[in-house]
Amino acid sequence: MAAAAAAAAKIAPSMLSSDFANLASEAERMVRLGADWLHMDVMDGHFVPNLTIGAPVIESLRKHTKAYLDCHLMVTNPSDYVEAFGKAGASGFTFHIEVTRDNWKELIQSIKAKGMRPGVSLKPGTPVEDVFPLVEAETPVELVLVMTVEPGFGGQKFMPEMMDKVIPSKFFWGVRTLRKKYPSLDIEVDGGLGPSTIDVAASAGANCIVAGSSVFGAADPGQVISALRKSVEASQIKG
Ligand SMILES: O=C(CO)[C@H](O)[C@H](O)COP(=O)(O)O
Ligand SMILES: [Fe+2]
Repeated sequence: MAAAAAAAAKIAPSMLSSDFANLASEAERMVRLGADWLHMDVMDGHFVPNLTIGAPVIESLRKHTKAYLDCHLMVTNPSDYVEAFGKAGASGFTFHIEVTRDNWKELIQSIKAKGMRPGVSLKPGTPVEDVFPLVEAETPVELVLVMTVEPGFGGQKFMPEMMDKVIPSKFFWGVRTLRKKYPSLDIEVDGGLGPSTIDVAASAGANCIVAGSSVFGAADPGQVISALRKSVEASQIKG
């Protein structure tokens, strides 16, 4: 049997670290410097203790860019956002499993019906096996986002233990197990990624890399984007 194709590297600068007052030009700059996706952090001040952007901002940005808008919804009621995000021009719609235990099937279907790519995200304390049914569903998620910090803020420290989810006194399967189980799935890591942490995530099998402060805070953001991509591609060659 032929081996499944590796999931392509996608480098997604988190616009949370950009200058929100100049979002369109920041987006254009990231795409010009080699970004594949733009990661949009949507926080409702309830699921996480921070408030960021909503569909009106996605709609405004969409008028200025054709880029893939990878929306990460850190909100308590993601179903309430599907229609507006679809209309606004979001490309990916990633919700959290912690708040969708009872309605993920309908949610995935509604995301697809609005022309977006469904994804599911997990907080650090959530076992990775909780999302296996969503990846194996008749209408599956197409991306799993493993948080490598507690959601809510940029600029936090990467948690390498999320590769195997070894948390004091608990062991859950992490990124490495997901990759072994699903060779061509888009596996995204988010939080604290940059040149000094990427090799750990890439060698565990992550192919979609969100990076906010390491990209926007760099003297040469293009070089950081390219270093992240090289690490993912090198890990895939090594296997
Ligand atoms: O979802 C997020 C926070 O909840 C952000 O996407 C994430 O933190 C990216 O920022 P940084 O690379 O600075 O950690
Ligand atoms: Fe995010």
